[in-house]
Amino acid sequence: MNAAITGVTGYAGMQLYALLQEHPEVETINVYQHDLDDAIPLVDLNPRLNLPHPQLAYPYDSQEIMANNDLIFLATPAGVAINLAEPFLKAHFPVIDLSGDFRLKDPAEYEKWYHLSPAKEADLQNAYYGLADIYENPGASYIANPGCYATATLLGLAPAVMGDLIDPDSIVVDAKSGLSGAGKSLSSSSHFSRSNENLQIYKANQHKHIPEILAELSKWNPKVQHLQFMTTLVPIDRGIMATIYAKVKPGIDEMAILNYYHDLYDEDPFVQICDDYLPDIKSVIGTNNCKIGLTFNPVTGYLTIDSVIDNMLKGAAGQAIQNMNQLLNYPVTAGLELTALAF
Ligand SMILES: NC(=O)C1=CN([C@@H]2O[C@H](COP(=O)(O)OP(=O)(O)OC[C@H]3O[C@@H](n4cnc5c(N)ncnc54)[C@H](OP(=O)(O)O)[C@@H]3O)[C@@H](O)[C@H]2O)C=CC1
Ligand SMILES: CC(=O)N[C@@H](CCC(=O)OP(=O)(O)O)C(=O)O
Repeated sequence: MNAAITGVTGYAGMQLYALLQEHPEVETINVYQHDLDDAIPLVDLNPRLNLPHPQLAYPYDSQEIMANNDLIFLATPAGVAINLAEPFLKAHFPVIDLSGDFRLKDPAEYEKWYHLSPAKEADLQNAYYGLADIYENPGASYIANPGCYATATLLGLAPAVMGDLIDPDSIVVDAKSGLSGAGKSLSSSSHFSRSNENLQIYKANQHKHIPEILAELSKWNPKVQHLQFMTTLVPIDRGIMATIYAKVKPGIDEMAILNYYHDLYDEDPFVQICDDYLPDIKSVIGTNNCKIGLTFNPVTGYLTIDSVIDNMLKGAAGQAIQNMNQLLNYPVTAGLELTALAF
């Protein structure tokens, strides 16, 4: 198959390009860039890409993209896919959109959390929220790849919420991310001197992943109507740890909880339940895996769920490939048989 990408000069786009190079079903990767008038060597656009063969980057043109490719990945910032999606939606051409533009169904919610003009409601309804480890058969050709924090949080909470094991009013998420989660643009909080040897809480109670997390949790269990969600920038390159606290319902013991987690994930090649330890970030870096550890405190009645992912892989490009595999009926692990860089 031929895969198109736009946004290959960004962090997620670069990671995606690297994964597609190794994907057994991908014959050609075609790169399209928004600010080109003519084709140029890709190496001129992004000298950091590892290019075994000379390759061109083409001006962005939706008709040409659909004529020469089987699917496009949009690795663009929030607000961009809204303007690119229409021709693909009309033609039912497969899209995997790494941004948040089509994750929410309600345009007013998008405006509230993203402070941008939303896509048309009908188009939002036609997009599919691609939380690939929970929903295995994409129901539409436009896939909204979930946010990185949302992925770690939702995978960590899914069995507890679906199984009605926890008090729905008690969920607290303390999520930590490395700096690559912010993309390639500098901000005052990502300067070396500010971020190194520092921890910074940001977007307190205002993070744009809150509504997509809540939408899924309340779909799985309508009793969940809110959650407390905080994000902290930590001085590492990659990785997310979502530490989740929730009060366990009376009569539910630790073994029952563990069984729910195993039942949901044991067949999934990408989610591992750590029975006897709480996983650290390094153990998933370089992989499309999510590792989940659990610990119950009988004194307080609280369950702590530790969910770790690589934000660039499971949180972005890896899950995007997983969604492509599911959409095009390729083996789900194709191109994703990756080994952690450390243990
Ligand atoms: N980084 C991460 O861990 C994760 C990122 N995401 C999402 O993936 C998307 C890409 O993120 P990331 O790679 O971090 O972002 P970057 O800022 O690193 O890269 C953004 C890319 O989009 C391109 N771009 C910018 N403006 C436009 C435009 N108007 N039209 C077309 N292309 C444009 C940029 O090109 P140029 O070279 O011209 O700037 C660049 O290639 C975002 O929506 C992000 O939220 C999702 C999960 C995790
Ligand atoms: C560390 C950091 O800044 N992370 C980003 C999350 C990136 C992401 O997943 O955002 P999208 O929803 O746009 O895809 C943030 O908190 O906004």
